[in-house]
Amino acid sequence: MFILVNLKAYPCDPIDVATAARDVAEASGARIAVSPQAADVARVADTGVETWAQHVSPNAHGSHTGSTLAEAVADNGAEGTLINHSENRLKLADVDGSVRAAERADLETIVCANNPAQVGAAAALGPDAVAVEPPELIGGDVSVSTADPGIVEDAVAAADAVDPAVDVFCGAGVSTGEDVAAAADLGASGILLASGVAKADDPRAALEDLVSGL
Ligand SMILES: O=C(CO)COP(=O)(O)O
Repeated sequence: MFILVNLKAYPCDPIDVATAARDVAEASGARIAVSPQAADVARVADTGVETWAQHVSPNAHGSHTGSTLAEAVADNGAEGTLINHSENRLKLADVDGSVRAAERADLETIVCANNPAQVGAAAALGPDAVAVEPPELIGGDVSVSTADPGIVEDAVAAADAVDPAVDVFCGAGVSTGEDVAAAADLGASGILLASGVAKADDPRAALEDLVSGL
């Protein structure tokens, strides 16, 4: 199971979380990555933790003020990028363009989706993985793997029907090792989570609990 911690725009210390994630990954052997604000990619990557961008724009180099260039985040240490999110909704053509931009920059890709139908559409674009995150459960206390296990199973089936090479992650409300284990049992290859770590009083303890389910 791959555990990707999306820091969103939460007011946590990205270096504190990155250092804890690096240490817990090393101690446990689990794959853990941190996805900070674009401005923090370089200093988070400097900690040695696997670092992902939260978004890359579809465009290449050129006259594109305000864009987040895939090549720029890669040059600053990102190994992958999220694309699309319930909180940053893109048009399908832009999701496609961002996946292509990430490929050009050798970034791994996870496209987020709200439901299994969107998972199927996203899988058709050929990312490395898709993640199903029901919007109503994001930021809540109940894990998607407990509150709506069927949506995870349906997402796995939807991606498999389109392209079996595309991994399926799930997220929303995940905060414990039990949640991670339940997601694995439903067929997920990884977890996306945010508040369970970024808003925790002790992010290191939260990460240690998450990997205890592996
Ligand atoms: O949106 C998410 C990750 O991208 C999930 O957020 P929470 O873990 O806070 O529910």
